Amino acid sequence: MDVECCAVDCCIKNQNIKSLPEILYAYERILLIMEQRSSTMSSSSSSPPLSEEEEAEFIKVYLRLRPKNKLETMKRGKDCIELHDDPRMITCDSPKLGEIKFNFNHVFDEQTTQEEIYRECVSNIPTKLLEGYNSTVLAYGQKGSGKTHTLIGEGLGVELTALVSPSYSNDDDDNDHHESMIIEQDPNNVSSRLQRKYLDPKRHPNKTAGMIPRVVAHLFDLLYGSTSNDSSIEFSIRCSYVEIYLDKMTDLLQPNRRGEDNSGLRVGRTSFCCGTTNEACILGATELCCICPEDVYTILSRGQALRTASIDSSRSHTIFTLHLEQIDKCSGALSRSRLQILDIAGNQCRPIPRLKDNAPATIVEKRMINASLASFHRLVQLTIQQQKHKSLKASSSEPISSSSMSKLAKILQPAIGGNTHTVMICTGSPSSYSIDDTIETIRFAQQIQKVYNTPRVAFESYTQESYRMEIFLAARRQQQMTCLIRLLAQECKHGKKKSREPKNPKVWEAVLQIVEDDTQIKNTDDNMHISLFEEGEKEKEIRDLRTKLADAESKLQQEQIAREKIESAFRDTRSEIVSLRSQVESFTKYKQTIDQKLSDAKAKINKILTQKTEVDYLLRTSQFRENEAILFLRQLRTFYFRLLKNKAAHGSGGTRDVIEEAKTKMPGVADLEDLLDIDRMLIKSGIIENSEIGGDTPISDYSPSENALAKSALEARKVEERAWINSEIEEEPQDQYTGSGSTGLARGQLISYRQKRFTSPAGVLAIQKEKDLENDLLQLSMKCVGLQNSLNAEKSMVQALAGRQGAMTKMKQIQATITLKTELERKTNDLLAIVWKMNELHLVNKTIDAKAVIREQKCSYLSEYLLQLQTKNTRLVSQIEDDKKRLRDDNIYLRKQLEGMSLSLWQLGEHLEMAPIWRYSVPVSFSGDLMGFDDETNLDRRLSDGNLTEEEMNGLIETVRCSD
Ligand SMILES: Nc1ncnc2c1ncn2[C@@H]1O[C@H](COP(=O)(O)OP(=O)(O)OP(=O)(O)O)[C@@H](O)[C@H]1O
Repeated sequence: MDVECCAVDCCIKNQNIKSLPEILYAYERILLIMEQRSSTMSSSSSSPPLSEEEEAEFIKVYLRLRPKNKLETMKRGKDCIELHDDPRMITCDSPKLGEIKFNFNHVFDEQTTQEEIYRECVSNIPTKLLEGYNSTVLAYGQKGSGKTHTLIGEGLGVELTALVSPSYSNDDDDNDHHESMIIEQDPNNVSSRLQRKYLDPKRHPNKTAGMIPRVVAHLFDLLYGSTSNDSSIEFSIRCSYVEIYLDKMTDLLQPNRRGEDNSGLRVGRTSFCCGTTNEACILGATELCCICPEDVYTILSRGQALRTASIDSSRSHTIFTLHLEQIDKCSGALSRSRLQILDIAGNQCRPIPRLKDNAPATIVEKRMINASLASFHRLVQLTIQQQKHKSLKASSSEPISSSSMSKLAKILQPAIGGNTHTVMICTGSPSSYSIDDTIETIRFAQQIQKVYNTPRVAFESYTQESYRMEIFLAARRQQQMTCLIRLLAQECKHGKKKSREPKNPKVWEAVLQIVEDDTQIKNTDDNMHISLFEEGEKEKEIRDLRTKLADAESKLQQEQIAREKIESAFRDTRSEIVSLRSQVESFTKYKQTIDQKLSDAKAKINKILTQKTEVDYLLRTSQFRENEAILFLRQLRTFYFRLLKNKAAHGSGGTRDVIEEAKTKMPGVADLEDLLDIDRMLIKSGIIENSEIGGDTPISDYSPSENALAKSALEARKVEERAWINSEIEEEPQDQYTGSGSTGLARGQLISYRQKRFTSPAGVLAIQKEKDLENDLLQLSMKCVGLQNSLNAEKSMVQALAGRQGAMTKMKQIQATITLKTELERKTNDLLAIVWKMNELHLVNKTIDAKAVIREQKCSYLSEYLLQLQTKNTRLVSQIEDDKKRLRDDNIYLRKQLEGMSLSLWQLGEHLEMAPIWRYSVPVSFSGDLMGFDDETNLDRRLSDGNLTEEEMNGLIETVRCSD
């Protein structure tokens, strides 16, 4: 800082500068070199070098162990990773390498939840994004170790949507509808309203949701929270989702362009922005605007559905990018930040199961994945080397060339040793079955831990005034710095010449290096030449600078106009989306109401139809009865006239006489006067015609009484009056009951006409009811037709709207199908494994059977042999017994003989059984001299002759005893 103060003091005059970035670069170099030197001198090599404005930080690396999968459980793999009390340490027990200890920022065991992982590793990222820092999250590990599970989680779609409970949930449909209406009218209200929704603690997050849905939900929480407090901030979020497959990039949000060789995507550089160097980014990717977390989930599920994956492994890298743009409406300051989340396909060390149709492709895929991972590893190595060189002030660190890099490595450049806040979550299995892969992952994690980044506020631009001010300040600073450098360089040269020791060696060394660099720049590129000592160039440089400033201003203006246009278009689109959503909701509700009304009307129609059927039935019954009554009346009339005829034929008087007679003979009978009027009555009621009367009344004196005529006329008048009052019946023929000719109506018409004229209360009621019912029916039919028409119109409208959502439903279905397919494939694999195991067991069984047979054969052979041995043994035993017996007998015999021979000859007489002859035949053989005998032949002869003397005998006995 002394250097800077000195620079401020001796500033202004010398303005020999080329451009703003150059002077800033030089300034940074001085500071960095000084700091590096001081840090190496204080031998703190374990921590990254720090500058005053920014803090360097090592890449954060976490390890997550997943539960053992089916295969590992089946293979009985034991746990090879031991966790310690210190959550940063683990010990790996590898069969090949023995026990090794490793360090991480944190290690998570198999039971750790997504929530805990998020809290520890990712939860600070939304705040960083709001502050303007770029961030990167990497998931790295062997295939099937849980990268996708960690980043996205299980069950995209429904569950994810439940994460923060969107504004379109069922429980408060009405409120949401109102809200979306309000959004259009008062945007400021939206923030607080949505904030209330997203921050509501009662809404439980989906437990299996991964890091991306969580970070998105959290970011929206913060955005709606902060924008509601500070209404001058406006924000916009754009998301893209890209896949790298066979080192080619594919836009997962443009399914139509999948598989095209030239999909228009490439890795490029961001346009120039204040505060940061140009960074690698993906150009040409579709970026969709998102106004709520659900929009992002839709993008994720759409992308996941299109991602290239095999049965057991996703065979591509995916890059989910979220761009956040915040603008302060008051100051016009614009801040841009970016979050990249990469799911890096696992190392393909293990053989990939070969499928008939894709066998050749898998080998290429495997090679490409491994090559891109190798390139990524190389990038990390080079960055570590470079950073080591920097800290050791070695000037010959090789710049990293991106030409030979894979696309993955190029995209990751800003995250590895760049200006991004980077987090890497390594995934692995604790099982001994996968320990080699896990150790490989861990080793790489140990490497990447050595890389440090220098996060900076990524993009920031200003209003025209602030931009001008910034440029002015930068120019002043540039002048100061140039002046400083120049002075210092002169001092240095002077000091060197005079062999004087510099005052502050660090400053001098740094300055010398800058001078050296500047000289190099001068040699290589004339345009880049910065003349430190040419005063005459000053004016020209200032002019150039001013022209550049003017250019920059005009460009800025153009860009601002373009930006305003885009923003207004964006606002329009946003409000259009909101209004479309509200329309869809209101249409859905309207349709529901119409459906309800229609079903009510249908129920009413059904009821009326039932009533009509009943009335029809009653009508038919009454018609039938009426017909019966007519028949009966006609018969009665015939009978009555026959009776009159008979009476007349018997000369018993006219009709009146008959009636009188009946009165006298049958007391209590009703007044029969009216019978005389029967024809008139029948004509009046339309049962007979005038023409029919003539034939039936041959009696001349038959004529109705005056009384009956008067009564009948009165009755007719009453009927007429009633009919007139009801005024429901049309004009009838004049001569209906006057008998002046035929009515001219058909029989059926007659009956209906009679019904209309029917004077009984039931008839009138029935007619009235029928009329009412018909009216009701007509009205309801009209209503039905109207409703049906409006329903058709609504249906067509809803179909048009549903068309838009159709694609989404399809995507969901595809997603579900893919999930099911994956499940099926996994199950098939399990089944195959079981079948293999069974085959193995079958083989083992067979071998055991064969061995058992051989063993049985051996057993039978041995038992036979044993039997033989036993027989032999028995034989031998019996033989031994026999021999023993024989020997015993021999022994007894010999003893007896011996005893016999040991007796004195004189005792032989007492023991008769011991005859002298027997005594001589003892087979005695001995060597040596016989006591008292010359030779053996002589002895034998004399013994057989019995010529031995007593002496000789005793000598012989003595000899035998001795030999015994
Ligand atoms: N922590 C965990 N808890 C429970 N299940 C897990 C966990 N991690 C992974 N899984 C399960 O393991 C299986 C494989 O996980 P996932 O697909 O996320 O692996 P991956 O590393 O993305 O694989 P690939 O690189 O081959 O795509 C999935 O069925 C997932 O549900």
